[in-house]
Amino acid sequence: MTATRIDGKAFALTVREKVAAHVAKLKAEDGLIPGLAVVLVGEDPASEVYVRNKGKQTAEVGMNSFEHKLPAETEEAALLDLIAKLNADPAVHGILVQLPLPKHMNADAVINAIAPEKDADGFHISSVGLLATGQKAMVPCTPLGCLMMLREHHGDLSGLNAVVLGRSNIVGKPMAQLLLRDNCTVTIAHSRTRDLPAVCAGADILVAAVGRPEMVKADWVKPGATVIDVGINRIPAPEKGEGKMRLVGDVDYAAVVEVAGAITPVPGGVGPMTIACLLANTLTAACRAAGLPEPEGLTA
Ligand SMILES: NC(=O)C1=CN([C@@H]2O[C@H](COP(=O)(O)OP(=O)(O)OC[C@H]3O[C@@H](n4cnc5c(N)ncnc54)[C@H](OP(=O)(O)O)[C@@H]3O)[C@@H](O)[C@H]2O)C=CC1
Ligand SMILES: Nc1nc(=O)c2c([nH]1)NC[C@@H]1CN(c3ccc(C(=O)N[C@@H](CCC(=O)O)C(=O)O)cc3)C=[N+]21
Repeated sequence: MTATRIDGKAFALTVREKVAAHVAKLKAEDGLIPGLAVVLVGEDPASEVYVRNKGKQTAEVGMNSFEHKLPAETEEAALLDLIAKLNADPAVHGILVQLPLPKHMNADAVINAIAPEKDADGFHISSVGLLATGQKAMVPCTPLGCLMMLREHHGDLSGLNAVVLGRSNIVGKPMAQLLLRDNCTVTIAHSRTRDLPAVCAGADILVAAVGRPEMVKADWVKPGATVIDVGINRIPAPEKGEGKMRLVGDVDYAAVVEVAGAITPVPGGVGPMTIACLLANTLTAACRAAGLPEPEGLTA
């Protein structure tokens, strides 16, 4: 049986429509326009694509978008100065500093310099602590998007075995926290995990966030399982012409689609949901800052 394809692109559109409707209401009733500042240091071509997409979609939902591009050799102190200005700017409700940062910077120090109430990415130490202790938190966008798709597809997740492949601070760990909060039995696997295929094969829900093109094979997947592919990998695509690249996930889609019950594609899966959730987080931050009711159905 072929798996159901979970259409993240279509789902993200519905999330952005909800955000846009709430933004329109804020504008009309409270004269408030949520604003998102995105900071990009250096010239990573992939990051530039995301930053462009974010800017475009931010404008489309009626929010203000502020883009700051700094050269790769920028001193950390100058970046911290910019963050301090954005923290103090009442027109900015959400701040995202694109990762990874150049090696000469301390990413933890930079992220923790963002005012927690403007932490649209949910990476600040205080957001992480709130999430881990089950308190209301700004939830990281990629895991939040994955959770929304899982809830939509499954309904109640209670008691399901979830395996998160990858333990990064931006995807794996917060994903595991969210699944735990939804009463899954959670395993976090990583590069030192023994017999990865067998661990994955026990999963009712498998979230792959490793950054290894098409690593998850069909025999790693329990028949009928739900597979969420977070990976964004660019690989050579000679069939498209010399020097051309194509985007693949961390899951061998063509093979796994024959085994899984449901699967997200790459592109068109988790990626668009990530951006939609970033906009949702910015809207939530703007509502909180103004002491107004938060949008419903857009937080975890
Ligand atoms: N769609 C989206 O919106 C987003 C997509 N991504 C994509 O998701 C992927 C993961 O991103 P991110 O979490 O930042 O990546 P990191 O590189 O920070 O983390 C990768 C994780 O995978 C583990 N890992 C790496 N190789 C193996 C292996 N051979 N076997 C088992 N585990 C392995 C690492 O283990 P260890 O800790 O032991 O080293 C680590 O925990 C990337 O492709 C990235 O581009 C990321 C963010 C958003
Ligand atoms: N502070 C920070 N926050 C992030 O959320 C963050 C980050 N840094 N650094 C990089 C990763 C990666 N990431 C993606 C977002 C959207 C798509 C996306 O929209 N992907 C489209 C395709 C885009 C394309 O064609 O390149 C899709 O999957 O359909 C992908 C990847 C956010 N990240």
